Amino acid sequence: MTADVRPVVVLVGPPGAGKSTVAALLAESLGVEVRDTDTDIETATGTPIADLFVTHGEAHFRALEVDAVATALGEHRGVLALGGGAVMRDETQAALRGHTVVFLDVGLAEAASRVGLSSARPLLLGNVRSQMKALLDSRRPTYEAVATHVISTDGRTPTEVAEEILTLLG
Ligand SMILES: Nc1ncnc2c1ncn2[C@@H]1O[C@H](COP(=O)(O)OP(=O)(O)O)[C@@H](O)[C@H]1O
Ligand SMILES: O=C(O)C1=C[C@@H](OP(=O)(O)O)[C@@H](O)[C@H](O)C1
Ligand SMILES: [Mg+2]
Repeated sequence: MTADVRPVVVLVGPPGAGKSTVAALLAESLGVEVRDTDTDIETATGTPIADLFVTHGEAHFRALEVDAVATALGEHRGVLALGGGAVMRDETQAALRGHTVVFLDVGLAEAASRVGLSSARPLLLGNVRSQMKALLDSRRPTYEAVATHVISTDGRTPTEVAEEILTLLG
């Protein structure tokens, strides 16, 4: 019989929701490994995500991402953070079925102020606030559809968010 390998929990949500930060805190509390598909892609390609977008374009990044998510879902037993756009691929929506998926929700004002003017997120270059609004509006239904739980992160520290996830995991 093969062992059931799956993440304890998968974190989804928009850029600035705190997926990467909260995943690390949560993994530490649970005593499990943390994994982030953005880091997996950067390690595999040896290239920062912003550079991948510039050099090869978004479609190339999304193709790497769909594979990175499938691989991580199949072999990681700890906490898994996805990149904010990963859930928009049908294959990833299907792959997430049956997993414990937490949507870290965040309002426009806090999301924009958290990611600020960082150049690490190529989709938000230009007017961060208007790009973020368009992204939140278009993706929210998908985040809600794939999630088994939704947690609002507005006005909460990453530690408080991690504690709430610990509680819901039981
Ligand atoms: N709950 C929070 N409150 C305030 N700042 C936060 C919170 N969660 C994350 N941050 C900050 O927001 C930025 C983006 O966090 P990150 O974990 O990279 O988000 P994501 O992976 O969802 O894009 C980081 O600077 C992080 O320190
Ligand atoms: O929302 C997106 O499409 C993206 C979010 C980023 O990850 P975070 O959500 O962890 O910032 C990263 O995958 C890439 O810049 C694209
Ligand atoms: Mg992240």
